Amino acid sequence: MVDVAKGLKATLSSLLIIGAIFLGVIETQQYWLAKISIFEQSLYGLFIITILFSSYFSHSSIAFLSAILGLFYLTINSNMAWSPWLVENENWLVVNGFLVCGLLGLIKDRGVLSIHGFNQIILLGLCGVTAYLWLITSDILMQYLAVNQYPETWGAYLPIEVPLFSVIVLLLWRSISTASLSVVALLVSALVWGFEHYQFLNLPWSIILTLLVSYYILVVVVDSYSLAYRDELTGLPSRRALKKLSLSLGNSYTVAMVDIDHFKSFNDKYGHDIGDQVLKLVASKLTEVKKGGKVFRYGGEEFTIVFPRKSLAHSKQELERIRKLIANYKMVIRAPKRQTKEERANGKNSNKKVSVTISIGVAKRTLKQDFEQTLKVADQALYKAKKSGRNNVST
Ligand SMILES: Nc1nc2c(ncn2[C@@H]2O[C@H](COP(=O)(O)OP(=O)(O)OP(=O)(O)O)[C@@H](O)[C@H]2O)c(=O)[nH]1
Repeated sequence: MVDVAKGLKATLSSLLIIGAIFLGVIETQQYWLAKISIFEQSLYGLFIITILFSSYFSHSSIAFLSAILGLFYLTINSNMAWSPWLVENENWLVVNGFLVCGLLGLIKDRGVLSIHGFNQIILLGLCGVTAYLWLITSDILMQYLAVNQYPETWGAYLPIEVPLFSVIVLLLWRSISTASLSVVALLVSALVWGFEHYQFLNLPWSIILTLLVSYYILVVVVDSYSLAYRDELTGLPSRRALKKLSLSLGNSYTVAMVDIDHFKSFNDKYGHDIGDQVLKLVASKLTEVKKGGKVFRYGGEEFTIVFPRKSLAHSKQELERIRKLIANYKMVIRAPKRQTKEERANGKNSNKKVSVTISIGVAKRTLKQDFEQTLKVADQALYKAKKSGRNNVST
């Protein structure tokens, strides 16, 4: 579970950016309408690229949604066998769109060309059946409300607004709790689908879909970049990101290697899951480093902090502050959700407060040293810090 603040930030910032883009296009629509043929000609190609690209990067929800929207665009532009049926059953199409977004927001991305992908296609087909059954049910409910003299508006909101509202709430919750850009993309798609139904957007489908599909490509790129350069557990930039930064550093910087003390015993005593929680908390405390320090998860229970253009004395002073901050920090560890009766009885897995200390080795780059060599010197300093009793900063 990602922390709520992070999820809220990812959701709100994406909604604001995509909302601003749509508003900008609506305000300048005369310009875009004059170029509509470009959108119409390139959209099918864009759909194919998005489907292949998102499948390749295992974003099956984006791939399926693009395929469905592509099929929808094909249907409204050519005379397919089912086109007249869709025109007559617009409500089914609208509700089905919401349900598809909701379903894709609930299931995990597990590949397109796999047994999971096949199962997902079946579930997506079931959305159509569910939409059909819902419209029949809402008809019956509307008649019941009318006969029992309930206000007319109650029934009027049943077919479209109830599924729309439910799916938006579900996707909002999912995007905040997972901070996943793919889920935010599904939320945006459901909103756009709803806005278009109420004719708020007032744009042709070719422009709306070009914007949506381009946004999907951006989501896949950003998500894949973040997978490659972010450590999944702590959310910190990974060792690969450190390597990338090392190429752009100038000649003056200091590097610190940070290691949690006696972490093996900690894991042995409290278990690996609690060890993971502690790693996350230590990582979040390390990000409070000032003086321009950039924090990375180096691997295991080791972290690296790089201070570009900082002297050894300045960096050491800041590292000393961080070391004390962590040593004095009482971490509240959540109990696992599933506990055995026995564990509950003896309080073994209940919420508890723990604390850990860190040892730090720091080195300043000297003339003729490259990044790897400076890192090695910092590692030797870390060894010294461990040897001299841990919970200290050594050079
Ligand atoms: N929970 C958890 N443990 C990890 C992770 N990565 C590494 N570890 C554990 O970190 C421990 C590191 O142990 P050691 O290298 O022996 O060092 P230490 O016990 O911290 O002792 P000193 O470094 O000498 O103070 C091992 O038990 C690893 O299993 C992780 O992602 N999660």
